[in-house]
Amino acid sequence: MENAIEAEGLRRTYRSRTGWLRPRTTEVHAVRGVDLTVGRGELFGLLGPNGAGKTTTIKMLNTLLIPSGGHARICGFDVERQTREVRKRIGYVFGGDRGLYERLSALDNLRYFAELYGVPAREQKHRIAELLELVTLTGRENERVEGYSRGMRQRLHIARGLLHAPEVIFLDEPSIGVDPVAARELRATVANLAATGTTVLLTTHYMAEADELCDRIAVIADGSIQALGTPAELRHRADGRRVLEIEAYGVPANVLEDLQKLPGVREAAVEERGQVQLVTVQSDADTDVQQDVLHRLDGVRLGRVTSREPTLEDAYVAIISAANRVPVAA
Ligand SMILES: Nc1ncnc2c1ncn2[C@@H]1O[C@H](COP(=O)(O)OP(=O)(O)OP(=O)(O)O)[C@@H](O)[C@H]1O
Repeated sequence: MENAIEAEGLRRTYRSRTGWLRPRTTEVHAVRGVDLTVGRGELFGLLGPNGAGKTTTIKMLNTLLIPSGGHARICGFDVERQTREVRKRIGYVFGGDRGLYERLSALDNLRYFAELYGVPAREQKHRIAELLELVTLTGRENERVEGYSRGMRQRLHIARGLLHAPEVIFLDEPSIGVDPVAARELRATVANLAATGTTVLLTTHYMAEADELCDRIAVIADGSIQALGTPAELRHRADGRRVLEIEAYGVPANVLEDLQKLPGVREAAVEERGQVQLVTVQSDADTDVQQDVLHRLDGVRLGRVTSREPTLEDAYVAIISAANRVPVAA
């Protein structure tokens, strides 16, 4: 049986004209030759920082954007030449607020979209009930969407995307802007979905989310795949390292560069966590960099200092940094 998703050398360049007196054409190479194979029933994660090319990749796979080069097939059908066949087999859910009728109940929204997607009338009732169950909105279906929380809306979006029983569903940052408790419920929904045999391609910024859910993950940066494997395989990328974590307040911008130059230091990143900044320094496991790091942070107010084993998130930072990108905390 053919794979659910196949991409070979997929590319997309955006051209835009800027300037009025002297118009110039600028080119953005958003996706630069992506090769991917996703098996049927697999839950595959596409992970990367802002602007990495995740959404562009998804839009080419789901026929919304024409590739500038390369090929892609969904369940064996070419995304450019067999658009209708592809569209019958896919669902697309993107994060955010658009796409639902606020003043209608969840049930009426689903009835409306079922009609629109051509779900046969005799199947609609059963299908909608099944989907409400899957996204755990049974019992709340008669409430208007305007009263729904962000997490409930996202789950309803997923139900909407599944109405026509697609074989492959694309979830583009489903947990964006969703609070941690709702995000956990959302993850449970995605896991349930994969258990029903649907192939899921999920994009996310959140390493922990990808780690928990995905069978395999591709880390994408600057339009190319930088690493691909199971979460366990990716975690090995940070083997042989130690991580020093320091809570700080008001780290000057140039300190990060100094930290990166210290002997034994492999990566350094500063992440804003509300009031506090979290300085993360990855070093070779056999080099104790704590003294040097604290010395560089002299004069900065510090909180807790901890040394720990690397996590998948550290591996992700290492992969992105190796791609010569500014480390972005997932
Ligand atoms: N319509 C467009 N015209 C011009 N450039 C674009 C367009 N859409 C995206 N880009 C650029 O292409 C690159 C990849 O964007 P894309 O939205 O695919 O990234 P992403 O990984 O989904 O990012 P994010 O996580 O922020 O959604 C970025 O540099 C972006 O600015």
